[in-house]
Amino acid sequence: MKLGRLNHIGVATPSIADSIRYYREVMGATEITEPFDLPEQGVKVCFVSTPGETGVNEALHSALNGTQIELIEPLNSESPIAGFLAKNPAGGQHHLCYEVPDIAAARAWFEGLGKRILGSTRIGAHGTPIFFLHPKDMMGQLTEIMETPKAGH
Ligand SMILES: CC[C@@H](C(=O)O)C(=O)SCCNC(=O)CCNC(=O)[C@H](O)C(C)(C)COP(=O)(O)OP(=O)(O)OC[C@H]1O[C@@H](n2cnc3c(N)ncnc32)[C@H](O)[C@@H]1OP(=O)(O)O
Ligand SMILES: [Co+2]
Repeated sequence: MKLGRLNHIGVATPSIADSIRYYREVMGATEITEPFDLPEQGVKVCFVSTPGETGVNEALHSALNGTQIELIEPLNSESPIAGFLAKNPAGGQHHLCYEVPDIAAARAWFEGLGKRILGSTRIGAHGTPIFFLHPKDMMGQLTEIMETPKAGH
């Protein structure tokens, strides 16, 4: 498998409204989507864009361009992030999401390596298939794999 673009960093928060205020007022974010519920994933979600027009390091900028912060708030006590917030009540970095061109091939690759896949492949917040890998098999990082959105989406 070839590593794809870092699509987003998932950040768990007890209050998406407070986090939006933080990204606007402290971090100077200007592009933040409206939050919406994803009941199948047990979370409310919105995206903070990180436009990277620094001009400092073109290679790095190009690799990171458009990576977003995904703010996630639990919808209920059954949410997959409820346990994380119980341990980290202020919230914090929750997962990394990498793009791949072919989700089925990526899943087969990780299964072949004996990595634990958490549940089924399902449709994520970007409308493309995603799956999660157990943090204990991924150097301590909960890892989301997402199929790259097709052009025009
Ligand atoms: C917005 C939609 C979608 C998208 O399109 O982008 C999303 O991103 S949804 C995001 C939320 N969904 C998920 O996270 C689904 C996958 N997650 C899970 O299945 C569970 O959260 C989990 C990873 C299995 C953890 O379950 P939990 O019950 O909270 O904890 P455990 O106690 O079983 O954890 C075992 C072990 O792992 C450590 N852990 C837990 N979460 C993380 C984390 N985010 N990063 C790193 N490590 C984590 C936890 O501390 C335990 O370790 P020990 O205490 O050493 O046993
Ligand atoms: Co995510």
